[in-house]
Parts: sequence; C-alpha cells; structure tokens
Amino acid sequence: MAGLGEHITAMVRSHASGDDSAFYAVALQIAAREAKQGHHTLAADIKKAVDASRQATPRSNVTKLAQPRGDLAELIQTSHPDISLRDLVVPLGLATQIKQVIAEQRQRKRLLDSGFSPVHRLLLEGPPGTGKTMTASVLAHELALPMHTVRLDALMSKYMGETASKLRLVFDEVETRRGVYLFDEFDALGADRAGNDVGEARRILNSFLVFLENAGPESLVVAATNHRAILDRALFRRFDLVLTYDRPDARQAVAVMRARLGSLVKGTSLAKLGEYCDGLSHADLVKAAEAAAKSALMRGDAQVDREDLVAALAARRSSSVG
Ligand SMILES: Nc1ncnc2c1ncn2[C@@H]1O[C@H](COP(=O)(O)OP(=O)(O)OP(=O)(O)O)[C@@H](O)[C@H]1O
Repeated sequence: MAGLGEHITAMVRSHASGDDSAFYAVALQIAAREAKQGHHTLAADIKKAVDASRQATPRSNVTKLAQPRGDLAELIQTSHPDISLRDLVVPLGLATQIKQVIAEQRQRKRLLDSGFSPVHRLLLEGPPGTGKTMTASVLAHELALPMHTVRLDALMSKYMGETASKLRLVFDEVETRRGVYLFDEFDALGADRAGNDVGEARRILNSFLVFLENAGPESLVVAATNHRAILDRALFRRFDLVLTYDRPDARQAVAVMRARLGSLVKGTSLAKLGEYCDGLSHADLVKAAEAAAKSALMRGDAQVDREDLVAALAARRSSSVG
C-alpha cells in the first residue's frame, strides 16, 4: 500500500497538471486506506468532500471518474486500486520495465511534444497468479488513474458485428477518458468461444488489433494472457512492450509470504522454506500464507511458526500443482 508521502506527491502532480480526475482518484485512494485502518469517519468525510467538490466544479474531466453508464456499464468495470510498485514481487528486469512505462507516461507531454510516443500498448504474458492483473493495478495507482477492466464475457457476442461495435465503444472510451484499460484473458477474443467459426473469431481479434493500432497514447491498454503459445508472433509486434511473468524463485516466494504475513512472522525463520514453494504461483503463496496465519491465530498464537507454513504450502501444492 502506498504511503502518505506518495499520495501527497501524486496529488501535487495532478494539481500541477490540472488533472482533476487524477486528483480525486488519489483522494479516494486515501479514503480507502483510512477505511482499511478502521478510520471510517475520516474515510466517509473524504468521500463526502470529493463528491461535494465534484458537484461544485462540473468540468468535463471531473465527470470522468464516474462509473460508465449505458452500454458501457456492462462492458467496463472501474476501480481505483491502492497497490504500489513495491508490493509487486518480480525479478529486477521486469520491475525496471514497469518503472520505465510509469516514467514515460509521467513525462508523456514532453515526449509527445518532441514527436515520441510513450509506451501505451502492453502485452502481459505468463502463468496464472503471477501478477499480471496486479501490474495493471500498480500502473493505475502509480499514475493516479482509474483502472477499467474490460469484461470479455460481455464483449463477446455470437454476432461478429455486435462484438465489433462493442469493441468500438470501449476504444472510444480509451480515447476520451484517460485510464488503464485491462483486457484480461485477452486471447479469448481470438478463440472460438461465442459459437463463431474460426475465421470469424480471427476477424474479431483482427478488429481488436486495428483499434489497438489507432489507440492514442493518453490511456494505457493492457492485454493479459496465460497462453503465450497460442499467440502468433505477428500479434506480439502490435504491442509497444511485452512483459513476461513467471512463477517466483525461492527468494521471491519467501518475500511474497513475508509481505502477506507482516508482523505475524517477525520472529519466525523462513530460511530454506523455498524448497516447499517450488511450482507455486505468487497467488498460491499468498493463499498458503493466509491459511497458515489463520491456523496460528485460531490456536491463540500471535506468531505463525514454520510448521504452519510448511503444512499450508504442502496443502497448496497438492491442490495446485498436483
Ligand atoms: N508478483 C506478485 N507479487 C506479489 N503478489 C502477487 C504477485 N502476483 C500475484 N500476487 C498475488 O496474487 C493475487 C492474484 O494475482 P493476479 O490476479 O495479479 O494474477 P494474474 O497473473 O493476473 O493471474 P490470472 O492470469 O489468473 O488472471 C494478487 O492479488 C496478489 O495477492
């Protein structure tokens, strides 16, 4: 979770650039943070202040924080994630790539003025539970932008024309409301899922690629997939950047569990736990850590011990890997 200092920095930045929607997004992130810490009255006050201020200044970009209405409402789900880059456990190279995307977006005006486009079309590929959705949330949070998750199930129709017109609606939104647009399981667009024949499924994917090609650099379009193998090389070239995710190594696995458990493992040695984590995803490790924490707490202990974790990891491995 971001600290107060980061929130203030983001607010000052959005204030300086006159981006009201970003300013309010950060204020709501602070409200969410306070609510999590049990400060419900303060959280409610912040939300009230944001609502009142939005009504008092009905400028076009202020209304942009509202949930989409009409046909778009069923296609896009909007959220304001509160996850910062340091919450994401990834290899250094991947973290550097994500930092670069953030830096280019922050400096996009400077780049655009000189005729360069910031990276804005991203393909995230890797096994389930390794941080692809989380990365989209991190980008939204670090850039103080709303995150719009595109619901592919609502997008896909058995009529090719209908799917294409829904896609157009979504990409119109990409152009007019700056944000992070996540197409999770994006490969399903090109799959024969809605009763289309293969040729038709391919045409839907192609229309996505045409929209992608024409998408301006103000919003980030993030497509995520678990199925690298089924995507062809030509498709990879349509993105400005491809980020590759993998299951964590032993050191990263311990870091994921440590982060989830916080003070519950202060005095516990997690050395050599890595060997029990082999083959597990980050999401599996979070769940194992949570299971271990619950066992300890229900026993009346204030600390999770090594045996709790070993047992939880073994249970997770047999349900996940096996
Ligand atoms: N790299 C990571 N660092 C820290 N926690 C992670 C990481 N990856 C996943 N997690 C944890 O697992 C949860 C699920 O991860 P996430 O939804 O990002 O996976 P994903 O790669 O998008 O999976 P899927 O392909 O199934 O959508 C996260 O909310 C977080 O708690």
